[in-house]
Amino acid sequence: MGSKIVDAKIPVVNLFGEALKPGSGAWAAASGDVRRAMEGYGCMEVVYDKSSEELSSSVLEALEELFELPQETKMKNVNPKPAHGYMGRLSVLPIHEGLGIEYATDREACEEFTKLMWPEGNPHFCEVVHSYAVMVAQLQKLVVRMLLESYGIRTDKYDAHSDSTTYLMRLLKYRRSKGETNLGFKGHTDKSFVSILHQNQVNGLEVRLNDGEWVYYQPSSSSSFAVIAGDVIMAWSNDRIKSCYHRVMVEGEEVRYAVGLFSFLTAIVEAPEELVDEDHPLLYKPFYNQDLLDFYVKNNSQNKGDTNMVKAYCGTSML
Ligand SMILES: O=C(O)CCC(=O)C(=O)O
Ligand SMILES: [Fe+2]
Repeated sequence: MGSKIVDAKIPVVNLFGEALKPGSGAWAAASGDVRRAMEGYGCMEVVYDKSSEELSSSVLEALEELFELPQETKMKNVNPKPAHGYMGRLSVLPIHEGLGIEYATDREACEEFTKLMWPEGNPHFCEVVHSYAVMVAQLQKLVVRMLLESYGIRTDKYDAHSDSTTYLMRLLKYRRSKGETNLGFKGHTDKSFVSILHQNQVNGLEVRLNDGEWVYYQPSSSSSFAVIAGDVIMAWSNDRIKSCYHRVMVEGEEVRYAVGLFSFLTAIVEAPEELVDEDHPLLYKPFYNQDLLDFYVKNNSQNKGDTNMVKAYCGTSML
């Protein structure tokens, strides 16, 4: 099986078969691959369990149905948190449209969202988005567990981490007409712990590597997911993993659909003691993920990503 660094430079990690069995050699090897990819690139392509393929394509079909709804209906998706509710073709993001389901791994949250969009009901949509959120949340937990193990962090910390994780699902569409800008989403880092993206056949996601070079994300299969480090994992890992600066550029006129699952932490975020020592002094004061979002809204709402918000918010050099 093994994992490889493709020409495109974003590492590909295979997480299926033996690699999913804790304690196996394949699991230990995959854990090392996950850590190396996240430390070296801040992102990776994961080819996840093949059984996810059908669900991953059903969710993209469900998106098509959702975006066909009238704009007045989509605008009912209101959430005061930044980029959590409907965003429709804003002047700063003219080809982008997005909706959000906060706490999407809870069935009730998906039911509420579905009812808002289809008061007459749409059980198929609800089932597909909820099952997709649960599946990708499992992938997120797997990645975190592998990272903890690879860092030699006490395994009892995994449950606490997992219990304090919440998920925001964002349903995204990029529709570009001839002559329109090809900038789908300007460069930014996510304010999440990690974000996991899945898309249709239209590429567009680009990530900036540590050396400043932009690399195009080209998923190698329909069960591929882009795993992106957010600002919160950067602080939590005491800078071992840097948040991934990324953007979306859409070249043609074919519609791009993507779905993102963003994880956030409710417990206080602080580097585990295993990641702090003389060579790695503590770089961030403990903070709450929600307070980072509030700080970001107050300080940078129109200029997402141009400064490193987490360093500005709680970097220890600010003490
Ligand atoms: O459309 C994508 O693939 C990425 C979108 C994104 O970066 C975001 O919503 O934060
Ligand atoms: Fe993003």
